[in-house]
Amino acid sequence: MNLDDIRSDIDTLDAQLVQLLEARMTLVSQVATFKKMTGGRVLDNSRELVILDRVASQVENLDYAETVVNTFKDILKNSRAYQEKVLKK
Ligand SMILES: O=C(O)C(=O)C[C@]1(C(=O)O)C=C[C@@H](O)C=C1
Repeated sequence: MNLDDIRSDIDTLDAQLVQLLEARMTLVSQVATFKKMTGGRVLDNSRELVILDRVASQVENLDYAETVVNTFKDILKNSRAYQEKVLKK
């Protein structure tokens, strides 16, 4: 495989990730609506610990574990930022 081939595979995976992240955000949006109606707080530390522990246990290649978990920390951070905006509206 040359560099262009590898990048083409990355582009294909990125397109799948975009779809999955969009689907996740649709669910996060539902959570935000629920919290707005019930007065719940956006941050749920215990839920985030469960997610991050599960993600860490699901990574098969331990060399990638830290990177993947950090990526999910970013996903959660951005999920919270999105929800805070929704709750302020
Ligand atoms: O499950 C929730 O309560 C959410 O708000 C969703 C979510 C997530 O993106 O998974 C985001 C923020 C919380 O701290 C925990 C989890």
